[in-house]
Amino acid sequence: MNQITIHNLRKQFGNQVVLADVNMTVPSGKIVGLIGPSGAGKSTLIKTTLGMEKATAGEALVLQTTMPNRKILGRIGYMAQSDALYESLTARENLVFFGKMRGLNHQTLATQIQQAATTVALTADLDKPVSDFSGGMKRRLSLAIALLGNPELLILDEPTVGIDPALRHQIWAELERRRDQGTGILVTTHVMDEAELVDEVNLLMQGRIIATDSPQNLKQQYQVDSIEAVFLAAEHTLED
Ligand SMILES: Nc1ncnc2c1ncn2[C@@H]1O[C@H](COP(=O)(O)OP(=O)(O)OP(=O)(O)O)[C@@H](O)[C@H]1O
Repeated sequence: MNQITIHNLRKQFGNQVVLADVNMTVPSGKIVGLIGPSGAGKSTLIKTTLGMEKATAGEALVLQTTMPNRKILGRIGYMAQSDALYESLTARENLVFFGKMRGLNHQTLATQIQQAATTVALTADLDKPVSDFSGGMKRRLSLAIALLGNPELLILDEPTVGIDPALRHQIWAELERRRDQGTGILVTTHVMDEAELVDEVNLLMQGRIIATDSPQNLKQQYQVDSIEAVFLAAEHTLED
């Protein structure tokens, strides 16, 4: 079953066509990577899919429901590119606030806050105000918030920016665990070795998804040995 289905999605800002005609799916039980050069429209694609930006044409279905739909937003874990946190509250207070918005009861929330904090290595910092956090700590807290309630769909925009390799490894292990339990995961990344870890890569360039396949098949198709090289080869092909 597809957790996200995008049909012929187009998005213009004035005369600037950011998404020309995008078709993409995110099945349940798969980690789908969205990669593309800076400014390619990755964040715009996510925001338009969620209904935070109005599509110029086309449609997006999230959990089999045409977007925008406010109720659906409560059922997904979304981590935006810029952190939307309450700076004057502690990390724990932020987690409680967003967890309650997702309808979690007191007991479930307490357990899940511990679990999410462990995943992102913030247990010792839970009672510090977010205003004292580094950029990387804020990213980790935003990810912990997205994980609350075990949502059936995770949409993560650059989740591991500013996070060191050991912790990145731990976070990917958690994403894989959730994938194996059936969660659909859409993740954008600039980190090319992370793109090797996804089940399916979508290459977004010049407003279109120009390739969709497993990292292994893409490498074979472009006859290169890394996703970074696929990316460069695809860019080169488009320039020709
Ligand atoms: N609200 C907006 N109004 C006007 N233009 C916008 C708006 N949001 C995005 N854009 C433009 O759309 C293009 C795509 O931006 P977007 O942030 O989606 O790219 P991205 O692929 O996520 O980039 P990055 O990897 O650098 O985060 C850019 O040229 C940007 O200036």
